[in-house]
Order: sequence, then C-alpha cells, then structure tokens
Amino acid sequence: MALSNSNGSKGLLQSRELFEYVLETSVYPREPELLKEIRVITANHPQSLMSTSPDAGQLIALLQKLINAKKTIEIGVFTGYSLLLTALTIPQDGKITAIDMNKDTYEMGLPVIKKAGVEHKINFIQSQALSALDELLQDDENRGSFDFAFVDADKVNYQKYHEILLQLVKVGGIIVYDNTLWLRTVAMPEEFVKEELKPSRFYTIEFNKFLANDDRVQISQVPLGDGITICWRL
Ligand SMILES: C[S@@+](CC[C@H](N)C(=O)[O-])C[C@H]1O[C@@H](n2cnc3c(N)ncnc32)[C@H](O)[C@@H]1O
Ligand SMILES: O=c1cc(-c2ccc(O)cc2)oc2c(O)c(O)ccc12
Repeated sequence: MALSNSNGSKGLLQSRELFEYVLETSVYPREPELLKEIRVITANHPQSLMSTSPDAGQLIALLQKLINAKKTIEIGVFTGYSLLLTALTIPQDGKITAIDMNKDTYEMGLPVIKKAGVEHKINFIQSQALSALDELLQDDENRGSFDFAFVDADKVNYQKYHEILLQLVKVGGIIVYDNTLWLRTVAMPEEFVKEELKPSRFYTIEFNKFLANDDRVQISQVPLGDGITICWRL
C-alpha cells in the first residue's frame, strides 16, 4: 500500500513548496545520474512509493561517508535505490550484503547497477530476512564486523532485526531504520487508520518506544521521507 500525503508530496514537510525547495536546491543537483535512472525505472512500478526518498538517501550516504563504511548490510532492496546509493558511496573494495525475498524487483534495477560498475560490491541474498540474518550469525567472523546497516522491510519484524543487527554491527557503527513514522499513522488515533496499515503501525509504535529506552544505541529520529531513525551502536 503506497500513499502520498494530502499536499501530494511524499515527505513530511507541511508545505509542498518547502519540500520541493529542498529537493531542487540541495538534493536533486547532487543526486548521481544513475540513481535518477533507478528512480525513473521504479516510477513504472505500482509500488514505486516504497523506494527510499532521495532526501533521506542523501543523509544515509553522508552517514556512510562520515564513518567510512566499507562492510554494510541492507534489509529490503526493492528496485535498488538505497542499494545503488550505498554501492556508489562505499569504496571499491567495499561489500554490501543485500537481502530481499523478491528477486524480480532487484532485477529491475540491476542493469543500472551494472552500468554503474558496482555489482562486484553486492552480495544479493534472496531470502526471508530473518533466516538470512540467522545464517550470517552462524559465522563468527560476521559478528561485530558490519559498519552500517539499513533496514527498510517488514515493519512487524524490526525489533527482531534490531537484536540480530546489534550482534552484527560493530561498536561505532550505524543502523538506520526506515518508515519509523509509518505513513504518519504513529501519531493518529487508531480509529482513523486504514485496516491494512494497523499491524505495521502497532509494531512501529512499539519499536519506537523500545529504541527510546535502548541504551545500546544513541538515536535520532529524523523526519525525512517516511521518517528514519539513526542508531549509533554504543
Ligand atoms: C520498502 S521496500 C525497500 C525499498 C528500498 N530500500 C529502495 O530504496 O528501493 C521493502 C522491500 O522489503 C522486502 N521485504 C519485505 N519483507 C521482507 C522479509 N520478511 N524478508 C525479506 N525481504 C522483505 C520487499 O520484498 C520489498 O522489496
Ligand atoms: O507505502 C509505502 C510508502 C513508503 C514511503 C512513503 C513516503 C516516503 O517518503 C518514503 C517511503 O514506504 C513504504 C515502505 O517502506 C514499505 O515497506 C511499504 C510501503 C511503503
């Protein structure tokens, strides 16, 4: 289910003009051409709104640069906007473990990833995320080895992903969770929320409360896109 807000934009800023100003002034001029290409390809998909927002993506790339991220993990690839963003940001010998149960959508963006010359950085795993993460945990070398994680998949499992990612991401590393405002529903009375959004709303509210009390991470919830929460592993 993909929704836009009442002023027609995907973002949380209350004026379309302000949101467009930010995009036109600071985001689009610096967005790599091949990321634009993935956006254009994705626009034909009925669930195109699931793609990571370019403004949130710009912050994600900045965080990755700031910590010199080299080994990263992504849960929820879709057509690959955030995946290509990361692949373009990390060094030539960087590695991304990219997990999604749907390979067809990954393959929509794959020609662009190949054109960018960054496919060698990507290990795509077609799988339910929990089983792929459990498998990664079986290898002791993976524990505490990831610099950066991006989670943009089924909201109902975020807390389970969090527990595993805390074991995989090193101290000083960063985990970013997408959709932590879940289409604005976290702050709506439940009776106004569409039935199909309620399970994710419930788990997102619980997860946000949990993170607020989790002293293993320092957090900041940022109102870009559908809301992202940045967790710095302590
Ligand atoms: C919001 S989209 C990801 C968007 C992506 N980050 C981008 O920038 O385009 C969510 C993705 O998560 C995947 N997904 C949802 N639940 C999953 C699960 N339990 N295991 C693996 N993948 C899952 C879906 O197939 C979908 O491609
Ligand atoms: O239906 C959606 C919409 C989004 C979304 C909304 C606004 C933004 O600025 C970015 C993304 O994201 C979704 C998502 O991540 C998902 O897993 C399912 C549905 C949607």
